Amino acid sequence: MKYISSLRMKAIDTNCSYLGLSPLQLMENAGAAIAQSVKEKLGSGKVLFVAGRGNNGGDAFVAARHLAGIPGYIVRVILLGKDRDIGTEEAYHNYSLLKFSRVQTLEIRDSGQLAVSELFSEADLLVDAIFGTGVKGNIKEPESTAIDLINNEGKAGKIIIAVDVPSGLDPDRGNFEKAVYADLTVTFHRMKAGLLDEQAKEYTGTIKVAEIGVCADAEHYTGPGDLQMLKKRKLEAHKGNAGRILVIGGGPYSGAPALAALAALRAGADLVTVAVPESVAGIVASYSPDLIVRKLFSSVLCPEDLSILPDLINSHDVVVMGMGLGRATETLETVRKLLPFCRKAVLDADALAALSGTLFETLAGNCEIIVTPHAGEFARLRDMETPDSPETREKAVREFAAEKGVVTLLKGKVDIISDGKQTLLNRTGNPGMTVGGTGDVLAGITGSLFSRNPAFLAAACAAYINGAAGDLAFEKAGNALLATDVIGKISEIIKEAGIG
Ligand SMILES: NC(=O)C1=CN([C@@H]2O[C@H](COP(=O)(O)OP(=O)(O)OC[C@H]3O[C@@H](n4cnc5c(N)ncnc54)[C@H](O)[C@@H]3O)[C@@H](O)[C@H]2O)[C@@H](O)CC1
Ligand SMILES: [K+]
Repeated sequence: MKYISSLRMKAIDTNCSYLGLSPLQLMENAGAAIAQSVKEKLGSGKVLFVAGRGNNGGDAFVAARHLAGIPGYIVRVILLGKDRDIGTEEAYHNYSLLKFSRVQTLEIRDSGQLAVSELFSEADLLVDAIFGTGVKGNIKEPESTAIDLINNEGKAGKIIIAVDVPSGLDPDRGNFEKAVYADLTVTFHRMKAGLLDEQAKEYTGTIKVAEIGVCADAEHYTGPGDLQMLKKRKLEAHKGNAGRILVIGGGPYSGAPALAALAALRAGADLVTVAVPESVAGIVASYSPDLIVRKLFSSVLCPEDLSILPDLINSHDVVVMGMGLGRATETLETVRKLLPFCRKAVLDADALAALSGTLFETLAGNCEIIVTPHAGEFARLRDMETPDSPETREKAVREFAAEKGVVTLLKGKVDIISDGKQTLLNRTGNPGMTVGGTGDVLAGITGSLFSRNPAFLAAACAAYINGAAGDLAFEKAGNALLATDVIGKISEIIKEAGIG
């Protein structure tokens, strides 16, 4: 069964908003689904909604409004707090509408007031909307007493319906301190992992998954919500905590590794070292004082460099390799020999030319790899034409990623990112980005995010950030945009998503 984590659900919610489907619309659908379930369980009578101050409560306010319009129902809402304590705009909005909806509301001060309320015993059916996916830590008062009071009514034979998850149950792990015993749990959009837990079954009753109208693309395309899943920088962070990246590139070219390195810095890495052949080390260093440049031996990456690179690799979290290396036989051989020293690697451009199917197999389990090919490089990697049709392309990426055990980011008008199990598409970016260097920028961002995040998430978010930064750059420069313009906009995207 396909289930979803609360973090992913939040990301999808944000992506919906980005696509123009507001949280208020989703809440309306969630509330309508709850009202429908109440109607199926109880033809008429007194319905009590016990609502917390988050969006789980918000769903209950919507459901109460929907039911109150139907003859035969007497609808009451207990809010565990005061209206000013309601934590979200959407929940507050829906609570305000109850004034005009023939719903009796009671705001409670504390658990004492709750315990003497007769609304519980008078109800024929109780809806538990104390908390859903937002529950954290030990359950405080008055929520704890409210759970007990709902459970007392359940024991007395009343019907209990839980909104999204029985309150108290951890939606991801299923563990809990105390929780509501429900007859029916109406969960939204997808099954939550915690509901499937063996212990949780006693609490959920029957589980119904209700559609709330999430746009399919909010789940299948990257969006700002995916960025929210990235690890946030800690306030007490030390130098290096936000990632140490080693870029290995250059030789025939000097700009490509510098672009990757600068992009990695802009994407949040603390330290970026660029290891380049001696012939271009001075040029690369002259591009920016932000770069730490390590000089290799020759005019191209060569076996002699194996005397210094393994130590350097060891002192960094991620290696980003390939940009501007050229394809000299000795260079490709050195790339192959370096890979076993890497724990995490992003392989782009010329490094991809060094790869073969058997190499992936020898690395399996020791080194996590993200490859970032364009269609031509992907064709060479698979020894097969890259398909044109979107569906077949997606399938090819998914199968390649699964078979080789590498996260694959196939660059294109629509990027395809897959780890073989999960696949995401990315449509940020514009035709101006066909200019040279934007692929190097993408590799740098990917390395930076990969230092602190799972490979698939890092690759998907990097594709989004690179394209979105490119779109901002396009506003000013149009088709004349440069890779350096894209780097200049990365921080705006990251800041806007609140992850910088
Ligand atoms: N896409 C989505 O994410 C959607 C979410 N919706 C609803 O929104 C819910 C999540 O809403 P929120 O994120 O606002 O969170 P919740 O409403 O689940 O919980 C947050 C509230 O509970 C309080 N709280 C948390 N832990 C507590 C504890 N241990 N003791 C006492 N109080 C505690 C918080 O202070 C806050 O007031 C979902 O479960 C679902 O019902 C729906 O509106 C539909 C769309
Ligand atoms: K609930």
